[in-house]
Amino acid sequence: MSIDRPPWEGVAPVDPYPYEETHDLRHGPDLHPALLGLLPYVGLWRGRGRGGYPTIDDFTYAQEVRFSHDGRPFLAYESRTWILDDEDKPVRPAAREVGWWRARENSDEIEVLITEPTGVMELYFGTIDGLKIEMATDAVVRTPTAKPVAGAHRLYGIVEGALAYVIELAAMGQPLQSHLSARLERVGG
Ligand code: HEM
Repeated sequence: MSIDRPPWEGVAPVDPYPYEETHDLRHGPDLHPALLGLLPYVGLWRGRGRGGYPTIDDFTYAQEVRFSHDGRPFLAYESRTWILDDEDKPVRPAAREVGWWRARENSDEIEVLITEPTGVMELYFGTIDGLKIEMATDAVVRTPTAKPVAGAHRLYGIVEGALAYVIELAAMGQPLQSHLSARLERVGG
């Protein structure tokens, strides 16, 4: 394989990506009908959470989550977190993840793919039940240097207009148990 003389050499420059993506349902493409059950999640969210695990100290974190769409039957998902001190000041960046939430028309089933920079990739299957989404890992794939994550379970809900969730984790040889819980307010979309 070689990249010295690519076959596209000499061709005119390409225009910027021509399709719109949005987390604001008032703008951009229509939401795909398959995503109706996920409609309440589309937006930009920010809030606070608490975390812990038997192998680590408890911590408080802040988080921004964005669920956006481009008219196709999946949501793009991005999350960035940062650790907070007792006075709510940022201490350091913490976990990030990106992924895809896939849904089908006339089905309450959801398929979610999430990738983390810690070398972990999670594949979830779950169900949408009104404003609640519950999912469990069907597979976890790890790089050779990733921590031993065996599985996870996530419960998301829209509660009084806020996005709340609980994440349970089986890792470090420990059984499935709580790692995170948070409540995020809508700040956009
Ligand atoms: C909101 C997202 C998350 C936050 C804020 C968070 C935060 C933390 C913090 C502060 C630690 C302590 C050690 C360190 O700082 O690295 C930690 C450890 C860990 N987290 Fe998370 N985490 C998040 C999501 C996840 C997810 C989704 C997974 C699994 C896929 C995960 C798996 C782990 C593991 C395996 C450890 C190592 C525990 C140990 O070394 O004993 N975390 N996390």
